[in-house]
Amino acid sequence: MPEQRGKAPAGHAAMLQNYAGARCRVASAGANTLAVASNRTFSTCPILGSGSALPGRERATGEQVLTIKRRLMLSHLAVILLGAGALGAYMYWSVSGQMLDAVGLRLLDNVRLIEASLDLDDIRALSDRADSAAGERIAGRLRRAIKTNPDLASAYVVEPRGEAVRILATSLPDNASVRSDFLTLEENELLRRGIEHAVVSNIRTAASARAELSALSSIGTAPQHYVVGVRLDAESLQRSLRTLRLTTLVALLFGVLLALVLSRLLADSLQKRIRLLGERCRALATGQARPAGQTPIGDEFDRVIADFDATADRLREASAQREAALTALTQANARLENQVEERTQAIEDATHQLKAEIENRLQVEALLAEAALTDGLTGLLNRRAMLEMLVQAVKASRGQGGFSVILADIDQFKRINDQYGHGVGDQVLTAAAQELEKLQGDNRHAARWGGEEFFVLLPGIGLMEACRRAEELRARIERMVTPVRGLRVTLSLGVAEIQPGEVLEECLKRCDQALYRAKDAGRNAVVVARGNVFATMS
Ligand SMILES: Nc1nc2c(ncn2[C@@H]2O[C@H](COP(=O)(O)OP(=O)(O)OP(=O)(O)O)[C@@H](O)[C@H]2O)c(=O)[nH]1
Repeated sequence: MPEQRGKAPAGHAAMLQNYAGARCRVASAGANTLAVASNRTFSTCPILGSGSALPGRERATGEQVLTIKRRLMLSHLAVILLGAGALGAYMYWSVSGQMLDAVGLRLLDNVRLIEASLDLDDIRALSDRADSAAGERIAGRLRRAIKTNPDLASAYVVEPRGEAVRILATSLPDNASVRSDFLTLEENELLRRGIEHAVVSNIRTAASARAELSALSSIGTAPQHYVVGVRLDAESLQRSLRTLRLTTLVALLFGVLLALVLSRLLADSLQKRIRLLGERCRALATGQARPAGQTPIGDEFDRVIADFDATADRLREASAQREAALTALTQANARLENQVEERTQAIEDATHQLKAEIENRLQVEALLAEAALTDGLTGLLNRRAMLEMLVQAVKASRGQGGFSVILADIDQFKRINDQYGHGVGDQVLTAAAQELEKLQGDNRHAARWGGEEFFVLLPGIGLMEACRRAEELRARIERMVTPVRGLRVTLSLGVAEIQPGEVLEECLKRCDQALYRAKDAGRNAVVVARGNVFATMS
């Protein structure tokens, strides 16, 4: 989420963190808020409630959990208090008004009943003649009325006279002690206005002022009329109001408590389902299996959880497919690497083998080339090789001096073959070649010319030195130890030096003639050709 982005744990966390296809993540947009956001990384679900920390996101704390619950309950409490307060106030004022109205009506009924029970003649007698017996009867009736109705505090009969009011009788035990201020200000005010029908003092003012409530009714007709009044016990009225308030308050408190319990249940249910969604977010983010659900209620939250589960299942499925594809790809890569390695090794082996074969072939070719220029029996150059060397020597002699040649032939070699066999003849040839090499110091300028004939090229060597070497060779062969006791081998040699401007064939021809002359001279001899002049050296 916006990230942080965590290294993906194995399994789904990794899958979600690395999952390129699932462009969905669960994110926290703030405290107590769940959100599903779009992004490549699926790193965090800020979940209400306890749980392990998620990568890249601070998880919701216990305080946040309480906060959402407390907020919910506080908001509910505020609504409940406002609603219940308004309802209670309405109920209180409505019921108390009705109660006060009923009290007023009852007071009016009482005053009317008392008025009906009084004898107007007794009242006149009392008023006009101060008839004490009439006064006692009136007072007695008033007291009985008070006695039968305990809510009534007192009753009285008065005679309004303009601004003044004469008190004729009361329900009090001792009428004589009635003082002039017996009447209340409100009663005096009502009397001043004139009492035509039964009236009651302002009941609400009396209730709020905790004053006595009075009801007055006219007796007789003007100009001489009287008024009977009753007073309701203020304490009784207050008691009724207190009872009403208490009842209202208890009902309110009960309602608030009930509402709080319901709010708590609602908050718990909501919190539980938010936690459930949070657990699903964590499970999805950490690659765990989906937690077990709970019995759905069927509200919007259930649909959100169901949608989330469906989305999470699709993500898990996509992730599993992707992991399977990755595994297959990894295995294919591994197989491919193995194949490449095997092919590379095979190519390297083939290359080594090819190199070895090339080297072997080069060696064979070198051997073949050498064999093509070498005599197989003696190891000396063969005639062809010597002829190529002679051509080069001739070219070289044109610029830098000449060369001399020796042609040597074993004497009576046929007889050796015939007498000792070709095997001995071959051994004699090999031994003579070795002597030739010893003389030369190498085998690069000595060749087997053919049969029992040998040829020696002496580059830069003059005729005299060539004669000396020919003589030395002849002496070596003469002294040579042969493979057969008593067998003596001798050599006849012709020596020539190439002349300036002379062609090779002419030089070789002169050397060959010198050899024939050595044979003719009795063999075991050296004949040198000085130009076309031949001389025997030994
Ligand atoms: N053992 C053996 N004999 C060879 C070889 N090449 C040639 N010969 C023999 O050498 C002999 C040469 O004989 P000739 O040409 O008559 O000459 P020669 O017997 O040496 O007589 P002169 O040259 O006159 O002294 C022949 O009998 C050939 O068969 C070889 O490689 N090995």
